[in-house]
Amino acid sequence: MDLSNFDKRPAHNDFRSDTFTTPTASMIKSLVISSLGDAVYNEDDSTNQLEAKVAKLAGKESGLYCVSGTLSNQIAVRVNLFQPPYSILCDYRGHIYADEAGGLSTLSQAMIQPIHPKNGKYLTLEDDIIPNVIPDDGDIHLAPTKLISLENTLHGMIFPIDEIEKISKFCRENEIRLHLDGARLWNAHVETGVSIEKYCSYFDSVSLCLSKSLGAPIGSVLVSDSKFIKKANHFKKQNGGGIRQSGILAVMASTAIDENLPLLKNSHVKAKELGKLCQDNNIPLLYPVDTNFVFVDFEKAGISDELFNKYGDKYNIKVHGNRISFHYQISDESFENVKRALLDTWEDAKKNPAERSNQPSKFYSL
Ligand SMILES: Cc1ncc(COP(=O)(O)O)c(C=O)c1O
Ligand SMILES: C[C@@H](O)[C@H](N)C(=O)O
Repeated sequence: MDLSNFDKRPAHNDFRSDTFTTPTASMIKSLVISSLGDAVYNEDDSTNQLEAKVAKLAGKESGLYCVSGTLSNQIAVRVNLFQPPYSILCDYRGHIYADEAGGLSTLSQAMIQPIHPKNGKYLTLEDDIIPNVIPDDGDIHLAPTKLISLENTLHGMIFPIDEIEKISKFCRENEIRLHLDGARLWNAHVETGVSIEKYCSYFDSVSLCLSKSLGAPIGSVLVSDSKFIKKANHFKKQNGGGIRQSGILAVMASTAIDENLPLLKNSHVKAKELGKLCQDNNIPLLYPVDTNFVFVDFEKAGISDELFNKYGDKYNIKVHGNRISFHYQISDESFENVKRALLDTWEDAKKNPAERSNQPSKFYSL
């Protein structure tokens, strides 16, 4: 059977997101060893093996395969919480708040405290959490903070582990649960050398995406203790997330972990090189380039989405908004083209700056 189609890399020029990575020929070949049990009955060996593999990597008792990071985040939040009224404290840019369609209010019936970190990069205990946490002191006007959710990486930025440690200690001392949206924790791990297990040790629950930088076609694994995962599976089923023969997806995800984790570093090297090019040409950036994302400050640069898209078309690359995403399937040719597109955009914007918009650049649209 000719599988060369699966190595054509349709995402070779796609800088919109690392979610555009496509399955490789070896992932497709892995299908032949997939089990075909009904995972709702917990009878699919390949799914169980993936869940155990990721749980082991995370140093947690159990894992739960979910069809998306959104589902794994939302059911994790719900399982961490018990009796409303309660609040969830998170970064205002956090995916669970900004990009999961209000699920925190519907599934978890929670008040949200979307915090703007004072340092502009990540939440700190002293500056952002202690001043904003709502105490559970019996005041019937309040919805006490019962969950803090962090994201690592967030917009490609690595959350410093010493700060995670402080926040985790505070949470444990104040009966507040701690969740990590670890959609790109793999990227933080590859960049810092800190193990997935060490990162996860500070959290009650962690959602690990397989479909972003790692390149699996579908899915995430939620990890925690066994009692938590048992309840999470209940909420997964309640929300239509029960999957039948998920083994075919699980084997591809397992192959992605084995084959692609070592490739993440190269996407960081490219992203950092583009970040350096921006600095050398005075193109303003919104955030430091720690891993695989370059966020250009379109507002300060006078760049419009339309202008960048125009040069993206000229150089045959796919871009959207001010986030330039790198992943292991980006080709060297496309890397050269994104540099040309950004430099041409910048030269154009300097001559004809876009009118200031009060709308932040959206780095995706459906
Ligand atoms: C940080 C982060 N968390 C969670 C998700 C949700 O993952 P999914 O798109 O699979 O629902 C995404 C986006 O894909 C993300 O970027
Ligand atoms: C847009 C968002 O949902 C997706 N996680 C991304 O980073 O591309």
